[in-house]
Amino acid sequence: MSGSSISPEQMRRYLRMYLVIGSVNCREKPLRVVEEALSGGATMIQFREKGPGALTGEAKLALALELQAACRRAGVPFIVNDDVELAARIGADGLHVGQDDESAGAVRARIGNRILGVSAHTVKEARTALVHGADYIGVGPVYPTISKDDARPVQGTGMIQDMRAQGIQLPIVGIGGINAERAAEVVRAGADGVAVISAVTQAANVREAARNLLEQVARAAGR
Ligand SMILES: Cc1ncc(COP(=O)(O)OP(=O)(O)O)c(N)n1
Ligand SMILES: Cc1nc(C(=O)O)sc1CCOP(=O)(O)O
Ligand SMILES: [Mg+2]
Repeated sequence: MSGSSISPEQMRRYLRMYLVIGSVNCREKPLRVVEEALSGGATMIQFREKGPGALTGEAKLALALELQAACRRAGVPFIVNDDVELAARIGADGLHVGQDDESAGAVRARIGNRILGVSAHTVKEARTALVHGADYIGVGPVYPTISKDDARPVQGTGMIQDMRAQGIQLPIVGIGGINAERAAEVVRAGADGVAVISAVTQAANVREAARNLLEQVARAAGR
């Protein structure tokens, strides 16, 4: 099964500074956090509205629409986490699913040529994601995370290196406990970019945090 209409080169650019965000992660209004992150150079946004206190129903829909509109103004893709119905309803640019969510193959069939991201923790899962039409894989947790209660054991950067060494060419984004000090190590291991929640949403200066992460990624990638 093939991926979306987006080229792997474009996908790699979108993954450079990928903000994952939900209302429970924010110290201020999520719209303001997203707008600040976009102005700092965030290259893609994922709406991940889950965990204790997360919005549901109409409130979740309203927030998704608000954040999507900000992404459209900035020309940045807006990805929905887990919720295929929501993604379809609002015409999101794509969907991210994990190994415990609706299967990647079924999601690809439902979303057509929109972006499909899949979490992969092993080389085998990465190969399966490719077969099912993933445009990128999220690999983690690279470091300990405070943002996901059911995260798998910490992998370090070794899994990303293993995937590249074993011929996985899909665009890869590292996730889990990544901050500006660690971003370069993740990219040097073979990732195309970093996906973060707390390093941006909890920052005193959101715009500066996003800008710094992007700069570390670009520098490590030699751009
Ligand atoms: C970019 C990216 N990578 C991995 C994940 C984790 O997805 P999943 O394993 O399905 O866990 P939840 O985020 O749904 O709790 C992600 N969301 N984004
Ligand atoms: C959403 C998510 N997925 C992970 C995985 O390992 O698949 S770790 C994680 C949380 C990332 O948040 P932070 O940047 O605050 O650590
Ligand atoms: Mg999921």
